[in-house]
Amino acid sequence: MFVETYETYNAVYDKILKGKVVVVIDTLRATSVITTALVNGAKEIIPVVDIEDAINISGHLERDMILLGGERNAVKIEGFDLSNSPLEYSEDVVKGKTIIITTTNGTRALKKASSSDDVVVGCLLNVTSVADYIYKENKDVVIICAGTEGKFSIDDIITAGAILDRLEKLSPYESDDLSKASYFLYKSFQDNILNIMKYGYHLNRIEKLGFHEDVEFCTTIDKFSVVPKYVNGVVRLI
Ligand SMILES: O=C(O)[C@H](CS(=O)(=O)O)OP(=O)(O)O
Ligand SMILES: [Mg+2]
Repeated sequence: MFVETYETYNAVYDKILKGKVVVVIDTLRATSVITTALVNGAKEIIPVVDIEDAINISGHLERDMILLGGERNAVKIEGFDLSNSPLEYSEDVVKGKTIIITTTNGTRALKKASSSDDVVVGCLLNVTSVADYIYKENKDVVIICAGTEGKFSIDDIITAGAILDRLEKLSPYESDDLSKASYFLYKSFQDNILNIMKYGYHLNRIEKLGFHEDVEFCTTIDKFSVVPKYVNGVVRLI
């Protein structure tokens, strides 16, 4: 098994992904939102890149059965039902609903991954379940970090390292340098990952906007034991 990690989706192209397990990570906050919504009973999540696409898709579905979610500049989009805060995606809100979501980084990373037929959603909330899934699939792995505004983001790399820490306990694997760097960064801070994450641009941005509770939630390790899988443009639990 060989693991490659990409700091953003920009350097990823289709040929890299063919036949691999692809893990898309956007810890702050899109993949944490998607995972939480599905745990809380959402029927499915449709990630889209553009606001217009989200509105168009919603027009083809029964309005009562859908929610529009996401952000631009980290805040709720005008006319949408939900922002990009996982805390809004509670059971009473999302149960049985199809959620169409568009975010700045995470939904773009998912779209980029879609040339693989084996794409799962990772975040700190489900690192052990994702590692178990990778182990069982027993294929080469590509980890795509969403990054923030096209650049490396510590929150995503720490999550990649946490997944690789669990994977190492299940199976030997080879890896590229960014996978190794993410692993060692995670190992150095595993007792308190916020000791490194607090230096991250994106975490500080979210904190300054008043989303401290989101940060606390999204940095909880293994809160959930689920693997959301992205198939034919839709994310559901497996
Ligand atoms: O809301 C977020 O956490 C970010 C938005 S931004 O990069 O801070 O503008 O979106 P995401 O796609 O979840 O990284
Ligand atoms: Mg992000």
